[in-house]
Amino acid sequence: MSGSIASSHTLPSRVAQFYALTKPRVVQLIVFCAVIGMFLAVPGLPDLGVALAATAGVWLVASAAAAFNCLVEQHIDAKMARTAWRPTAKGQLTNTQTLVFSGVLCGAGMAVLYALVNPLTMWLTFGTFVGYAVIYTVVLKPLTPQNIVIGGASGAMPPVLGWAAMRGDVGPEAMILFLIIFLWTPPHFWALALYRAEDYRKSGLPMLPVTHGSEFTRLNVLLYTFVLFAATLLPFIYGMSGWLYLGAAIVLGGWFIAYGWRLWRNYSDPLARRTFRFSILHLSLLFAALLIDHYTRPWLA
Ligand code: HEM
Ligand SMILES: CC(C)=CCC/C(C)=C/CC/C(C)=C/COP(=O)(O)OP(=O)(O)O
Repeated sequence: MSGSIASSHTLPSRVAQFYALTKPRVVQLIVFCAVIGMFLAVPGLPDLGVALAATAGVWLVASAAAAFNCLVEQHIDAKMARTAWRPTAKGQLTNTQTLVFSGVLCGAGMAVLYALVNPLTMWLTFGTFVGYAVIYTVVLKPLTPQNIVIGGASGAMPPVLGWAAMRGDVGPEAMILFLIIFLWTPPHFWALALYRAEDYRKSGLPMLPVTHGSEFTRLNVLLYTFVLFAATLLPFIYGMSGWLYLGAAIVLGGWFIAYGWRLWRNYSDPLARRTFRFSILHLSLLFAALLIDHYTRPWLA
């Protein structure tokens, strides 16, 4: 008995290992974007009970998808410095444990969405799970350097899920938010892949900096920051957001383009790391601006 207490498998460390599989920080931003989708879907405050259930449901299923990804990629993760610490890569959790954990989270999330939100949201969320855990992780990632562009479609779904939770449909406003995250994903990921290129070379995955080199990847990052800039103007052009949002989108978009430009002209690993970190700030602030604009617009109009 004392042996098991002294071992690394005590309860808190086990809980920490399972928690790590859910990629908590990525999933937090995913859930944040879903919540913004919920608030934007209705004029006043959304039904808080339904919003809470939808948040929990999306959180559970997204965490399940992340854990499933760790299960499938354990051997690849073990080869990369960034991911070698993961409990699945280190063999601290068995395949069965990880599969059951992912299955329970996914099942619980789907049940919450079905019972307390609506079947459409449940099916869209399940489709997103399959999109990331199977289509992106198993099929696309080892297949093509466009893996993260196509796979980005599942990462872009959260505002659509939030919208569907409140309205029971998928409106054009939700599709605009989808487009923004979809176009944000390539500069987000390729900035990281540039300074982690050695990791990806070792992993054998066909990521763009490995297959097409640094310069081509940097040009793509820059081009995507331009297209993303244009897409972030759509909420204003379509009339779903006002001047406050427009100001934030121009500042944040211009800032991202400036990072893309410097990265292209004057590459360094620390700059790529800063660009990656900025991508997260960019999306967080842009979605925060959508929310603030939504509630302050009646006063500012
Ligand atoms: C297919 C799409 C995506 C790919 C390939 C991707 C890839 C990555 C990778 C490789 C990391 C590094 C994690 C680490 O530091 O170990 C990361 C971090 C992160 N990603 Fe993404 N990402 C995608 C979509 C998203 C989406 C949709 C969001 C949020 C809406 C997001 C939010 C984040 C955040 C917040 C982090 C920082 C995590 C941390 O600081 O630990 N990502 N992403
Ligand atoms: C139901 C729902 C909303 C699901 C969301 C799906 C999801 C968790 C998307 C996030 C994307 C993500 C974690 C990418 C990491 O890339 P990677 O897996 O290539 O990174 P890695 O090298 O760190 O494993």
